[in-house]
Amino acid sequence: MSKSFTLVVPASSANIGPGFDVLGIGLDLFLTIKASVDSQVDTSSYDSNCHLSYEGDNAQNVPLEASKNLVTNAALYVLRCNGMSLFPLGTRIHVNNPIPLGRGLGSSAAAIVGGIMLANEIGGFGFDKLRLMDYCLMIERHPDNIAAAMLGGFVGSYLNELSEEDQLYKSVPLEYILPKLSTPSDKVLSTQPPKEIGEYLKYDFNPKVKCITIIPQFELSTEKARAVLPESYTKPDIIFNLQRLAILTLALAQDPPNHNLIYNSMKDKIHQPYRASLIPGLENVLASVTPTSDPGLCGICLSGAGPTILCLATDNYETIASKVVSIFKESGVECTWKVLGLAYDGATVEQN
Ligand SMILES: Nc1ncnc2c1ncn2[C@@H]1O[C@H](COP(=O)(O)OP(=O)(O)O)[C@@H](O)[C@H]1O
Ligand SMILES: N[C@@H](CCOP(=O)(O)O)C(=O)O
Repeated sequence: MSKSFTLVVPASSANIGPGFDVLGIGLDLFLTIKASVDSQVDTSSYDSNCHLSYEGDNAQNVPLEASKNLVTNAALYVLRCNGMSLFPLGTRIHVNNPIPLGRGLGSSAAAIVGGIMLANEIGGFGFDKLRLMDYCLMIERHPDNIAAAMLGGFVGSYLNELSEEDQLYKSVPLEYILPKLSTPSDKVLSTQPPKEIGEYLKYDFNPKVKCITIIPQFELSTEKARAVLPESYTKPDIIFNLQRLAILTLALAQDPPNHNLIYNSMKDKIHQPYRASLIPGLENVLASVTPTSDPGLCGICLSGAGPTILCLATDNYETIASKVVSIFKESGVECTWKVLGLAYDGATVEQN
């Protein structure tokens, strides 16, 4: 038996200012996974029967053992939930990843979505994208960039209130979801994830608005950037974000775009102020780049958990990016930048 296919999964920018853990945009920068299974090829000497290779960002530090790599480990989780403890003999996987790791551009979401889809194809399970989202959300437990990577475009999400029994499975620690091979198999592994963990809706997005991503040359793990957030918020701060969120989702679809409206509705009091302590220059960047000082700018925010800055703009991309780069430089932070459009289709699979 032999088959081969290619998965393509977009990067993403989550939050978009006030939509913490809610909004995400799929970006046209793609993780590609080429997979083949050929039972004539002996891969039994490789971890979990899987010959894994990787090219792209941070290649020297990405593990090539299938049970330690995020893409293949996510795939193993789905295989194990569905009665396959390892990859089939003859599995070869090549990952090409231009999405910078740990920068707030959804590299982990793309890796998880890619891994979950990889298992769906290898196992021939036939799960649709909505069911695959349940598997993804057992691993990365905020839906914003998982939804953008899987579904594409500009997406809003919420998590359903689960039944008490399902809540138990949803709160299983990640080490049981993604176990090392040596971990004895556990009841959880033979248990499917709860159904319909979240709901997702794609919004219109004016294609004249482009995404300038200014990417600092240091990594900030999402885990660390979540750890600085408070457990509770004041009523005025919550209302501040909710009011802007309601306007922003429609403002980004309007034609012509209203730059000032988008700019003001992309302000946030829930995550950015707390993360400034981890990102030198962030406060200055957010305060200094406006539609008045920088014509063409529609809005500016932290991309995901940072440190990347997302500027939405209709014009003057290079001028805007250069200004952000130079403000970061004053704080000793070097950056690169890219102008990206939306990835409307989300994750795709093509049989070769
Ligand atoms: N293609 C990939 N292959 C293996 N591991 C990956 C891949 N993409 C992301 N990761 C893992 O996810 C981590 C980054 O996740 P995270 O801290 O959530 O940042 P972000 O998702 O914003 O890039 C990386 O350090 C790496 O461990
Ligand atoms: N809502 C999350 C989004 C994290 O995105 P990432 O691209 O940084 O992984 C958060 O802000 O923590």
